[in-house]
Amino acid sequence: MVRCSIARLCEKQIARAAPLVLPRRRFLDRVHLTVCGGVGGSGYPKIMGVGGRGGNVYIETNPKATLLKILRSFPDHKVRGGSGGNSAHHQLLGQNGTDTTIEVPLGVTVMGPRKEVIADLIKPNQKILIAEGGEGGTSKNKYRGLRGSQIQIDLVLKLIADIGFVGFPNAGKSTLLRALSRAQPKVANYPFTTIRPNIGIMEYADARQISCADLPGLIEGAHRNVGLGHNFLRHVERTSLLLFVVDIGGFRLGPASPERDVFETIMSLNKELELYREDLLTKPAVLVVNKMDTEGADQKLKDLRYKLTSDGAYEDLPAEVRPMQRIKFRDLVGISAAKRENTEQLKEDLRKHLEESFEGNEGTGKKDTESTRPLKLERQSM
Ligand SMILES: Nc1nc2c(ncn2[C@@H]2O[C@H](COP(=O)(O)OP(=O)(O)OP(=O)(O)O)[C@@H](O)[C@H]2O)c(=O)[nH]1
Repeated sequence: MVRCSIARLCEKQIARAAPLVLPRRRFLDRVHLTVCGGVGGSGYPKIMGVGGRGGNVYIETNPKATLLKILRSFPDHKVRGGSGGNSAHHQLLGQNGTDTTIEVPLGVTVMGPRKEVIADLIKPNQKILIAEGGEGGTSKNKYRGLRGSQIQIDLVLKLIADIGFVGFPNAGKSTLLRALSRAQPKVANYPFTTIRPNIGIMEYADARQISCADLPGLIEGAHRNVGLGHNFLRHVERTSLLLFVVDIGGFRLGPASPERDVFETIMSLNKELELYREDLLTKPAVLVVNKMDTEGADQKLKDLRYKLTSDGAYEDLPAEVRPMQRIKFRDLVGISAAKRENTEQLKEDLRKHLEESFEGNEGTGKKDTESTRPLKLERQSM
């Protein structure tokens, strides 16, 4: 009997101390929390003593924070401010409760219970009050300390990178990221190798660094949350330049899906972005046509250049891939990411386009510059 109860006690303790188990390899970019301000301390009527205020709860950015660390600190998804101290005959004023701060990484959007945006936290040490502690007990509230405010929130991480790769699975985005930076994403000849965003840093001789995010495979219907859906699309929002990466051979998701040539693939990507958030189409965008080392690629690229400027080709598109508004690409570059052909030039061009887009922002005061320059069709990229 005694051994049995000791064993049970041990089990309980082990269970209490068990580390947080999270699904491995999952990219954590959303955490739900219930946040409560601390309860106010009681007042002491005899001496008109005032209870301490309950602790507030704040959210503050810290570049070293991660959503995983938040889950480790608050495994039950509840965050509370400290309780205010009571007033007593030897203490006229109760002590205020301690404040609690949730440290979040840069790029977190705080969303309220109705999915409304409470704050976009993109700067270091940005701090907001999320739940106020309750008032301490006084004659106004019959010396009973009040509860703090309570709110349900979601912390949603949207990556901040200078350039976001947009493309269907297997287009060669991971291979390109490897070619442009020191990142080592997985590369394989089947769709959805990338299940989490990979970030690579392009380094230049003058020490300039530009970050690129290779985002998981978008597919037709992502705006309806098909495939990885919005999980991918929301990361596009905070990049300054979109890099469309397509396979010169086009795209086909599977035997049951229609085969899209490269022009249809680009228009389909265009449409996916438009259906998710139309204003994404005004971001500066560059088109990279990959796998130019494959047979017949030169002729296909020529056809593509023609189709991109032809109204007829646009009108002939199947309705399901025809966007309402076409993206105006700043540039079209043919490359072979695998053979690293034209990738060094692309790296230089991307820097130029990014800097131009920043200059445009300063001049106009716009949030994101419109991609107003037409596609340069005379350019010979390969
Ligand atoms: N011939 C040729 N093959 C390439 C080139 N670039 C990539 N590939 C191949 O295309 C396949 C897919 O490449 P990935 O880089 O994994 O493509 P991805 O777009 O990251 O794919 P997801 O992870 O599914 O989004 C791999 O077998 C690559 O070796 C290229 O320039 N030429």
